[in-house]
Amino acid sequence: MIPMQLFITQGIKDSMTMTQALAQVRKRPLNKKEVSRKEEDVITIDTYSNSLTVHETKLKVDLTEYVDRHEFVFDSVLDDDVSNDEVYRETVESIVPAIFQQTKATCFAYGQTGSGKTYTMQPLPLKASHDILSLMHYTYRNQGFQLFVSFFEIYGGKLFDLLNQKRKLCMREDGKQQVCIVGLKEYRVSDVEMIKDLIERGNACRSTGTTGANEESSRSHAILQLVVKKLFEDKESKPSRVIGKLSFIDLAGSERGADTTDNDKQTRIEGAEINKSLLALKECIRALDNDQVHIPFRGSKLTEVLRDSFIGNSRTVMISCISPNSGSCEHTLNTLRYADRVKSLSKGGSKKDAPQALASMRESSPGPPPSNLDYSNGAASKLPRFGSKQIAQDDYLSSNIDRVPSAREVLLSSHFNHIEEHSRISLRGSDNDLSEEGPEQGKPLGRNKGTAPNVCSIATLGGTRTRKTGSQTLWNNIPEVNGKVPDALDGLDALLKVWILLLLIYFLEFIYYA
Ligand SMILES: Nc1ncnc2c1ncn2[C@@H]1O[C@H](COP(=O)(O)OP(=O)(O)OP(=O)(O)O)[C@@H](O)[C@H]1O
Repeated sequence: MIPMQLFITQGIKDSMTMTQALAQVRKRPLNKKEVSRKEEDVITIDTYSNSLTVHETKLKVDLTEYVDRHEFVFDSVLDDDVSNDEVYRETVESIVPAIFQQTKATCFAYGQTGSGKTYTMQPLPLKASHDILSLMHYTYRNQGFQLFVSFFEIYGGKLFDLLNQKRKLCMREDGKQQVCIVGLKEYRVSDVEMIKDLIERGNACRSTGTTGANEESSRSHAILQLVVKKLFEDKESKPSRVIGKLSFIDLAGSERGADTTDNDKQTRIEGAEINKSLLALKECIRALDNDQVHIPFRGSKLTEVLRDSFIGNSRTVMISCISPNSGSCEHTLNTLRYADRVKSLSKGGSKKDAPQALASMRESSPGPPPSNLDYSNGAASKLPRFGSKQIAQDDYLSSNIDRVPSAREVLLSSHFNHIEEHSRISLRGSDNDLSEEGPEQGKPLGRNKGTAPNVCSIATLGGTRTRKTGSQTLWNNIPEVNGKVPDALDGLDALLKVWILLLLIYFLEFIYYA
């Protein structure tokens, strides 16, 4: 057994050096239905290199079959024989100690309906709370830390408390633009059994339904939060303060319109609402990836709740769940491209200048830095955050949330939009679901990150490379922008220099002849 102290030190060390956002992928085994339909497993995994390959069967114009291979590399890739214990070790275990260091950590599962999100997510909070309680008991003994549990769902754009008879909740922002869920019941817990009971109670209340792809499909986004608070000695005058938070989000499954034809009206309405919120989440990820000044967190209840996970002192683990069968190939590719986008958020350096990077920061956790992290030697900058764009500044940001963009920003975005629109007209495909294919909204072209149709993506630790393309030439023809608007003032500047030079020559001639 690893001594607890060693585990903690290792955990904190890891949290200082690890990437800010982890993108992990889990493949589930073929299920009975797929086996009976004789569907093939089209995903191969190389766990040593954390890479996976999707073997997509396609038809040529002469109707002969060929296999298109799509390769991806992620922070970790979990094969179909990996147990839930291993999933915990690979994903959440290392971020648990960070929540005692004023960090907001989030683990969310994303993927097609029936791909194993609930199967993956359900055991994680219990294992994490076991570790949190151990830390409180051994390392942070007598320091006034307490653990609280809350569990709610977002269904049809509304919030419901799963631990309080599904009472409707409302969400508000406080003066510091922190999201507060009014009326959410929090339970103080001191042992794992209590937490287990609460989780079971909450799961039993979740909105589920039957879809074409999953008999017991989650029709809501379920959010379970473990909050560590610190009690002040003088309890009378001050309430307990939130130290850190670990949220587990089991997202409802993404589905295409084509998958929902055999569903009833209610299921289709639910599906539309789910897709809307997942699209809003995607828009936020895109905006963060593009260093955009405005991050559209208000696009849905889900993104409003998730705001904490994308800003300030936060850690995020995204577990992408994928189905291995050939029929889910298109879905699987969409999920992997989505995951790749999340991964690139934490890996790439800021592409814009400092003020722009500062402007894209939103907020940071309140309160002084934790005592055992040395911020003076740059530790703060090494602290993992979601998105490399965040440069620990506290107060600057609160005023920047959802603000009106400046004239220059409008100019910048209209310039990008123009190019984007141009490319969209050129490349527009027929599919209007949540597909990642084609040029992406808000994404300046020429940055070699988007995947045009027929482009095979290779996600690498340094970013995404694209190879083999039919339509990629279109992208290459569009002038590279790289976040810089051709500035009219640059031209004026040059003209002025010429005039000064002419004046100087004229002046020298005048002196010479005089
Ligand atoms: N890794 C796995 N090993 C074995 N069985 C799995 C695995 N992942 C998923 N399953 C099984 O697949 C089925 C669907 O899984 P699950 O309900 O977790 O999917 P989901 O992604 O949450 O779907 P939805 O979005 O519709 O709620 C379940 O019966 C589950 O037991």
